[in-house]
Amino acid sequence: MERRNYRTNVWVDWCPGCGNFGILTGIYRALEELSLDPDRTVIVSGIGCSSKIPHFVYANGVHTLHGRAIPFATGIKLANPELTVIVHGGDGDLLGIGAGHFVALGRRNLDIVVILHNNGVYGLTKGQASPTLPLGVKTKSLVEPNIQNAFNPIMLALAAGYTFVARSYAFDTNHLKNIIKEAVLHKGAAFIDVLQPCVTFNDVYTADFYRKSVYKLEDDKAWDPYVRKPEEAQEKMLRAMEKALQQGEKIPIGRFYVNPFVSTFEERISQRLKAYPGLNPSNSVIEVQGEPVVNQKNFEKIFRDFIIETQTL
Ligand SMILES: Cc1ncc(C[n+]2csc(CCOP(=O)(O)OP(=O)(O)O)c2C)c(N)n1
Ligand code: SF4
Ligand SMILES: [Mg+2]
Repeated sequence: MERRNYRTNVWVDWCPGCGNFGILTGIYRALEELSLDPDRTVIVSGIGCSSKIPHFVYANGVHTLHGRAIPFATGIKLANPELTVIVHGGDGDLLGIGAGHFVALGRRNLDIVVILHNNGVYGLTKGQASPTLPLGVKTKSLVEPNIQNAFNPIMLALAAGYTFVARSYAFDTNHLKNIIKEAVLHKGAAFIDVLQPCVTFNDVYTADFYRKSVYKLEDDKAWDPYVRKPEEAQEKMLRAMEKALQQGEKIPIGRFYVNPFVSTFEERISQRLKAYPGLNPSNSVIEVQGEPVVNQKNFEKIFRDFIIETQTL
């Protein structure tokens, strides 16, 4: 298989030592080993330090609006289901302003990968507390300890309906690369919570802290996150939630829950619109000589199942 190169010569302007470098390495290695076609791979991000990542990967990239990467990615995937779509965002971006979209993607189970750069702070805007920073924790740019509770991204992803839910650590690029590869191959909404040290603003959850606290779920031979028949989905979900509640001194990384039995959004749409995905919008003519056209034939084929005979009163 042809080995592809996703690396660029662009100056990567994160602070020296930032965990985002580990995540970038993980994504390079995963895409290279999967040998995905860069022309058919799309990296979508919101706004934040983490969201600069589309500029650094040699593939299609869209650097969108704060909190809105998932709606952009949803549109891209629905318009052309043949693309591999990967969303990157910070904890503020995906779980603060973008939390509603994060939940909606889980409910749809659209075949997209979401990679959370979880650093506990709003890095780009100088270190305010993010939704993953626990109550009472005082990082160096907070005047007082954090006044709000954190929420657990793994618990939220499980409750929302993501069918591949995992966590990794930015500086264990081998582990991260393997999880990203599996998430890309999974059919359905995949979520990876990546613990990411921010050397400039988070002096509590540092690389040193994670080196001591992180352990791998896969080291426990009895741990099996895969739903192997639909009847065991609930039991596996409960076990995943129990593991997700482990925080503080011992933080599990690895796969929490993988359920291949839930229909994807693309499959659900195909059931209603028989012509989809073959006649998806990306395969339709939209302009001729610079003029927009409504391709009546395609339009009718796509929507014929929705046409309702109306009666004139
Ligand atoms: C609508 C809107 N509100 C607020 C901002 C300001 N803003 C830019 S990035 C950001 C948060 C970044 O934090 P996070 O998403 O955790 O990313 P990080 O920088 O930590 O990677 C905020 C609040 C904005 N750009 N747009
Ligand atoms: S502010 Fe933090 S998250 Fe942003 S580039 Fe610097 S170390 Fe990384
Ligand atoms: Mg952040």
